[in-house]
Amino acid sequence: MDGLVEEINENDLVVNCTSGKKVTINVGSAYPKDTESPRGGVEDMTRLAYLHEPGVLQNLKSRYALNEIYTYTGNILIAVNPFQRLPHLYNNHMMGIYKGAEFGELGPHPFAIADRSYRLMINNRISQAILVSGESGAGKTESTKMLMQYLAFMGGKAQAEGRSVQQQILESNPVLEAFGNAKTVRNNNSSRFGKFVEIQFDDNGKISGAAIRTYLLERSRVCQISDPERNYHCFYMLCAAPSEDCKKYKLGEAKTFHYLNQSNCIELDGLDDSKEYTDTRRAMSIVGISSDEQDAIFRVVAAILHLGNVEFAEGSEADSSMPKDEKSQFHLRTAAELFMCDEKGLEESLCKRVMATRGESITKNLDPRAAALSRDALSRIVYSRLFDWLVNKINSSIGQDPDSKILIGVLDIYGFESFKTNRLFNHFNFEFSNQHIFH
Ligand SMILES: Nc1ncnc2c1ncn2[C@@H]1O[C@H](COP(=O)(O)OP(=O)(O)OP(=O)(O)O)[C@@H](O)[C@H]1O
Repeated sequence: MDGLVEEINENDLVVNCTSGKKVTINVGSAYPKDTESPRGGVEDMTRLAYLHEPGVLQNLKSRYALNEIYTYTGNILIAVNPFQRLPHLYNNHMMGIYKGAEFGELGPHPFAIADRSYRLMINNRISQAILVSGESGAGKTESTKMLMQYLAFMGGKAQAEGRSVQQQILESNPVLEAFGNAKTVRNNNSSRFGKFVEIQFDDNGKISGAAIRTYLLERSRVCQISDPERNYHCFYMLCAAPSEDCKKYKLGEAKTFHYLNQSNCIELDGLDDSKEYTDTRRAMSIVGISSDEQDAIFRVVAAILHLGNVEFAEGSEADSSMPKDEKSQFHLRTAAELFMCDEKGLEESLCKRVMATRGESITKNLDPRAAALSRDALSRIVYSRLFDWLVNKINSSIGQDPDSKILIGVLDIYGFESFKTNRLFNHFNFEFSNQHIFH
């Protein structure tokens, strides 16, 4: 709350707020304001006369009101999510402007951070790391994409040199997003995994290889979602695939699957799942995933959906279980077909547990509840292995440069919301470049 102190009492201040309100506050909760700071805020917050929380927030707010979403604090870039497309900020013309400009000479921008990292790497021959952090929906992924876009612009090879590494890195995004992103309460396209992208350069500063490392995929989402969130995008896009594919995988509408219908949110405004399916397939081809491999990937996705629809009932023996009815039997059979495994073997792996003891193994029946838990555990593990496989495939297709000695790493990591005591900067995302952090 911005205002002018009108009266000072023992422990209280009477403040005339800019909003017109008059309030009495405790002296301890008042902070001084630099009356000479510009109305539209300052580009670099190290220039603020008073660097305290309300001052920082007030500065970011003033800039945001003018559509200035980026602000520096020294060489840290703070981005406030604009929640609207600002294409003029990220086009080729803008990249040209930031190319080689002194850091701080132009307005705060992710391109300036990427340019600085690139120059430090080239001039000092030292690898760089850029950390992008903030809470869910803050804009980390968008910022990471811009950093990549700029590094590709600086280190990209000519089109004539064939399918470029940079094109493959950028194209790998939709593939990773299809399998690792989901709608959450805060973000319709929330990355549910951490990502570290290493871009390797040759001695001429051209991109020569890349590697994507992912970690901590949220496995629980595969089997459990709460309203109004969604499961991973790939499940919905597959259910909205052209009819010949749906027939091949024996799929019906998304809402008929237990792993998807635990939430009422099936469709997303402005998102056409069937178009996403086609786009994802195209992106998969670009990153070198053959059509047979694509078919195998979606077979596994479909198998997980079928697996989720297998319900269990009491079996004939005590504390045992079996597929509940004809419908469950159908889904089990279809899952086995899609996994290309033996149906009986799959059923036993869900309804029984084998315990290995010294020298012998004991098979124990599972009751219906335990069988459902083992079904979900199988779905989670298969999905996370599928995701790891995809990342490996993308990496081997992009290729690493064994001779590269310099690289820029971009770490897209979810951050502050996990620290309950540190909610100050929750709505912002931070970026900084520091050659010593990770290398
Ligand atoms: N610079 C930007 N310009 C336009 N829109 C943006 C920008 N940054 C973020 N957004 C909007 O906010 C949404 C959420 O951003 P983003 O997916 O990057 O968040 P995130 O921090 O990566 O979240 P999560 O941790 O959940 O993955 C985007 O889908 C986009 O609509």
